[in-house]
Amino acid sequence: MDILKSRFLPLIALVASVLFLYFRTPTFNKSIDGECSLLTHDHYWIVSKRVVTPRGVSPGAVEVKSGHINTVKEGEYHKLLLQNEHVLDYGGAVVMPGLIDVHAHLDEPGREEWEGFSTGTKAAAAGGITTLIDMPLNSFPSTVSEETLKLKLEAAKKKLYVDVGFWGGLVPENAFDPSALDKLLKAGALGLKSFMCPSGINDFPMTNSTHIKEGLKVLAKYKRPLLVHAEVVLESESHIALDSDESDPRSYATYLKTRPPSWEEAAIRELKDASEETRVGGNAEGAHIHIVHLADSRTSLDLIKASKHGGSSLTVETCPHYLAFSAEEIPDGDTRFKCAPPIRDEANRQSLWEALLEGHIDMLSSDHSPSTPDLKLFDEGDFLRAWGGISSLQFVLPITWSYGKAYGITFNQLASWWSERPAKLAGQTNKGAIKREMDADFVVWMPEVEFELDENYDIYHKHRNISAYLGQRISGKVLATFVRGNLVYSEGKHASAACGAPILAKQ
Ligand SMILES: NC(=O)N[C@H]1NC(=O)NC1=O
Ligand SMILES: [Zn+2]
Ligand SMILES: [Zn+2]
Repeated sequence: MDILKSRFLPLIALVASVLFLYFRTPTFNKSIDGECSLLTHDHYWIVSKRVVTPRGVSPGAVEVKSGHINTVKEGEYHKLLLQNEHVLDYGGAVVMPGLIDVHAHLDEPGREEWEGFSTGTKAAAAGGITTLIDMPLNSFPSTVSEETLKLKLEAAKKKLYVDVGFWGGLVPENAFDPSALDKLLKAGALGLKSFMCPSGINDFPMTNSTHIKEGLKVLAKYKRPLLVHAEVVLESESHIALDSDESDPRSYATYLKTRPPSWEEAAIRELKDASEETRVGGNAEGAHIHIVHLADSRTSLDLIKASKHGGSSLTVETCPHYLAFSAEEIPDGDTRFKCAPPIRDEANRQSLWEALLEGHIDMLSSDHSPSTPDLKLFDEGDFLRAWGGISSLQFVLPITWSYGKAYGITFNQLASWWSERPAKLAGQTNKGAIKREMDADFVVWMPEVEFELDENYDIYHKHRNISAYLGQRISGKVLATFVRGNLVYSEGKHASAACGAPILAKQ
């Protein structure tokens, strides 16, 4: 008997370990079905030693059922591994709410050669972004009416790898036409966006304070925000550099002088007044104003603080490129770094970080604004004539982390800047945090893993060579991205069907 036992012991051990492994191996390793998700089931657990919930970071297990978060357990997650359930064990990787990028230009329909729903959302998925909100300009036509929003929806069909919402445009043509704005908002635009200076796109003209106040009145009824590109052209200040002999267009300093911080200040002053006036004018609360891509961390920021303090409903975002780069280090002729407002000096960059850490800057966004490489004029390197826009969608998480580490940023801060507050701005109450009943939107990533962003890296944006981060060594590798329970990206692979949903505002 003993002999028998000892003979079969290895076999028994083998069967036992196969059974054990069967129940504990992450399912994505064995069942890829090639549809909306790299998983074949919609009820499973995600476990990790670092799950980021509104309560903090701890070992935990998140139960996903039919696209929602059913349970969040902190602590004893490993016990779940022994149960007969589908478990994805991510070990020490960080599980965070998926990023929500409230500012991206996907340029479709009309400028698919710049970007597109498919390439843009694939890049988003590979970067841990689970929702993005598309800007109303750079596509053609611009999204400024119910009809043009419908064109967007039509163009997006079957091309979304993550969920995508849409901002409508506030332009002079619709600003005095409340019924047109009503229709655009009723059709589902999550809010409106306007420019206080030329946008660089002919069919998206700038608005003045009068247009903005008209827009705010309509938006207040819907409780949806106005997003504003806050720069006002002050001719007297911008000519200085161009008239002088030192106006070498290949020098970044030349470009910088053409868009001084006073442009941002002037715009923010006007917005502060517009907010105060529209509050008094019958709408007790007034519409919310969101300032996009703040670059100036000095007087402009003081004005924002004063406006918030005075009771205005106001938020502000900045972008990773303003936190990562400084004017002093931008090489001559390297127009990948051209954007508006411009990247300012090193001291300004540091005080942007301080403002973010102190809560005066509310959130982050990519302002992914690519063009075809020819418009970047790489041969001439002319900063004054090149397209202004940074291409970076896929890298915003590792970039924020890589540059933020020196400032001691936490995973909860990342979740607040990139998920929780953007969800609130876009009115997405079911997104932005790992909490029971929320959408199962997650990014799983390894902050400690470093990688070279070189020509071998899988970049999914349409034009990889215009990315401002190429050539950098950065840390924070995205392992997996889940959108409403679908594993849409895992270790270099995307789900083969694009099952992201268009997000339309509810009445
Ligand atoms: N039209 C457009 O996307 N412009 C953007 N590019 C940029 O650098 N700032 C912007 O507002
Ligand atoms: Zn802008
Ligand atoms: Zn933009």
